[in-house]
Amino acid sequence: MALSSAPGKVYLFGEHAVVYGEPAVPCAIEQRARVGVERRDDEKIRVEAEDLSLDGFTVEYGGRTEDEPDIDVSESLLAAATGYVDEAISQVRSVTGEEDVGFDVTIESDIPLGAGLGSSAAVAVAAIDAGTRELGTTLEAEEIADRAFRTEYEVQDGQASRADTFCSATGGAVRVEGDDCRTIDAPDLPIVIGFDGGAGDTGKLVSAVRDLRAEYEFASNTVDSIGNIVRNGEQALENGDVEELGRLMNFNHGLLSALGVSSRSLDAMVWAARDADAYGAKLTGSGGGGCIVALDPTEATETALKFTPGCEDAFRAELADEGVCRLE
Ligand SMILES: Nc1ncnc2c1ncn2[C@@H]1O[C@H](COP(=O)(O)OP(=O)(O)O)[C@@H](O)[C@H]1O
Ligand SMILES: C[C@@](O)(CCOP(=O)(O)O)CC(=O)O
Ligand SMILES: [Mg+2]
Repeated sequence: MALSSAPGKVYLFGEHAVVYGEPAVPCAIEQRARVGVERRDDEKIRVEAEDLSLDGFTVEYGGRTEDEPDIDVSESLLAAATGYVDEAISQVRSVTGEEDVGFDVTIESDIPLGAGLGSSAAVAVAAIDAGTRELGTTLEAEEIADRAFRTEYEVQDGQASRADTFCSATGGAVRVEGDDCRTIDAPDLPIVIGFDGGAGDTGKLVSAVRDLRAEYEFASNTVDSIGNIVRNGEQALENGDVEELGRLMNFNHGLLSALGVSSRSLDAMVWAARDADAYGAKLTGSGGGGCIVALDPTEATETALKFTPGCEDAFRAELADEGVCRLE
């Protein structure tokens, strides 16, 4: 068996706009997904995913007979649950040329699903690394990132950036603009995360922004303005100016909110952080529900979030210097 882990991420700046070629700066965090992959004697795929919100499930499917997964949930829920793993396995088959190989896949994760912390990218990156290594092929981080990007691109109907998957594969803080992906220096940031216990549907939220942008010039201008915030943010990162980073994050949240991807609980957590004198706070990832990211070196934001109705969990996150890790 091969076992790999990969980190989740928060966006300091630039989600959604990055899908349209603007730059974005995500940072990997020490919340990880671990994926074990073992070759089978037949062509089937068996997935054991204890942390999936369906209360943990095991499902076996595939092979020449194209069996339907044997599980009692709706097709759409199942597709959402298994889409990223299925596509990651397709990538493993295609990169190794072993199109008929079957696998037992085991997934364990500290990253809440659909909450903006990049669980899909972490699962895809770790699955591709473990799957290819199980077949005797070791890929460079950039190639894993590329294959994991293709995974997200397929599952999200052709609407995905390289940001999450590159960040998860390489670790650290990264800058992504179109196909240009690079690691950048970042100071040790005092990251606090608030989680409302919910989730958003990445594909649907990305589509909603795409439609808004196509309909209204000012929505398209909003996306361009997010790009400008990111460029200012990069300068603030270079200068280690955490106060300026916070101000720009606040601005970025306002624009994401204008694009319709915030929610009542995300806004409540953002305001709790601001009232607690955080340097700044914004939603992270596709939005709709899930997590906010705030910068605060004191305990105040974490404490305030814990008392905020709508916030289910608040915790400090460390930057993850390492991306994909080979555990076995
Ligand atoms: N622990 C896990 N086990 C199995 N699949 C997972 C796990 N975590 C995430 N996934 C996959 O990723 C999807 C969530 O990805 P997405 O909607 O992009 O949200 P995010 O990336 O913000 O967490 C899940 O529906 C599932 O397909
Ligand atoms: C909205 C988007 O910019 C980020 C999505 O992040 P997450 O899957 O919600 O963690 C989409 C993308 O970049 O592919
Ligand atoms: Mg995702």
